[in-house]
Amino acid sequence: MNKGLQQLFEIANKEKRTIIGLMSGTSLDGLDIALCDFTGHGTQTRMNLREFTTMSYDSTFKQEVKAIFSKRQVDLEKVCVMNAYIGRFHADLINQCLKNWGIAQSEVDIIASHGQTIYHAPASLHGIASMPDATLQIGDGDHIAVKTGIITLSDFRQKHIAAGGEGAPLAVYGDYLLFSEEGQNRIMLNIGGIANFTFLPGDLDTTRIFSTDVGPGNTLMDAYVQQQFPGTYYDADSAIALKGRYSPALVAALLYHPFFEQGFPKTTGPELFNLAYLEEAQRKSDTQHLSAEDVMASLNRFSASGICEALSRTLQGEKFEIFLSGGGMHNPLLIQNIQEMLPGVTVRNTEELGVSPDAKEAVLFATLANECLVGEPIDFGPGQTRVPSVLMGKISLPE
Ligand SMILES: Nc1ncnc2c1ncn2[C@@H]1O[C@H](COP(=O)(O)OP(=O)(O)OP(=O)(O)O)[C@@H](O)[C@H]1O
Ligand SMILES: CC(=O)N[C@H]1[C@@H]2OC[C@@H](O2)[C@@H](O)[C@@H]1O[C@H](C)C(=O)O
Repeated sequence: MNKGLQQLFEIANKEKRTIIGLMSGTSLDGLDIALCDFTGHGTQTRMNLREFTTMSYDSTFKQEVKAIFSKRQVDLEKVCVMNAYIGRFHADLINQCLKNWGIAQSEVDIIASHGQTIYHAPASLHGIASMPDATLQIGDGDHIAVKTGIITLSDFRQKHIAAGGEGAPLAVYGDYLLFSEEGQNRIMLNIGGIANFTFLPGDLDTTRIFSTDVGPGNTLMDAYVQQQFPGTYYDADSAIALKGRYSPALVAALLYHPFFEQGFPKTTGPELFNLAYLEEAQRKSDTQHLSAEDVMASLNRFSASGICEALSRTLQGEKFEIFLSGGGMHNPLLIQNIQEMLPGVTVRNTEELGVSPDAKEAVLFATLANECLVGEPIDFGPGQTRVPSVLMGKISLPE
């Protein structure tokens, strides 16, 4: 038997598995690395987050990725080169991180790598009736496996599409296994570049569970800050937005798009929500004269409105609690806007559930890998065609 397969078989049979989960999101801020121990699987999953860090990307790397990121036309040679390069670069970051933690490669059973999304094209975006939903993550797992010597699972999203989903959000699988609680309606709200949430009903009825993107979290705010204040990557602590006032006309124009009318679940990305989208909304609402601070305040209010309208539509008067994660939870004005639009709703973060909110997405991919190795497909019920019953992840062996 292939030695790598034999090793994989042994890992799947272990009582406890040590898995590194990796996430590099749409914000391009860095590689999130979560070292997790797992026992069990499915609803019996027990996860202990041992270590977590974000290995920040330098500006050169960000520029390299931006050259091929969420653009309809790019240099195909660059995409080809970056697929290998990102895999090797991520492997270097993992090796560095393990050294920092004082953990040997041999102590890690599996790496679960999301890769870098460079284009996300659900049918609602590309609009070609004869073509499927599509998404592309690069940073090939073979490079990670060979350079770290650790078996790597990667490219989780294709299987989701193959089985009827849109390739995202995959959060639903991890949120259900790690955070469901009988008797409490929970909203797991992740505010990354794109904001998404999972609804976990307190009656544990799996046919009601779903995850959906709701629109921009930070992506438009980040893009605008980067354009207006070169060298600044995001509106730290809402410092810029707090100096301005939001324009109701601009916020209304930003919210006026068929994406917001679409039913759940749905997905999106910076392919739609970018500076051209903002310019169009400013033109339509005749708000080109606004100061940068007022535009930032408007973008902040827009993100909060998209989130709150989607939540109100889902819950329709049911009582629920929000558990936040993702970088947007560190944006005070955004959270203030959300609380203002959802009076009386308790907003907490996933730290209270034992998972650092910055680590949650990296932990998700580790959880998906654990399921791929030892789990069984979760059946969310016959109506849940967009939450397919599948195990995800492709295997790369180091040798
Ligand atoms: N102190 C802060 N003040 C305001 N915003 C912040 C702060 N800290 C982080 N952020 C925001 O969080 C972003 C990073 O969030 P996160 O790492 O969750 O995104 P991501 O994982 O790349 O996105 P996605 O989940 O869409 O893939 C930053 O780009 C910034 O906009
Ligand atoms: C295609 C893609 O990379 N989508 C990401 C992105 O970042 C947030 C949101 O858009 C979400 O749909 C997804 O990631 C998370 C981890 C998910 O699949 O649940």
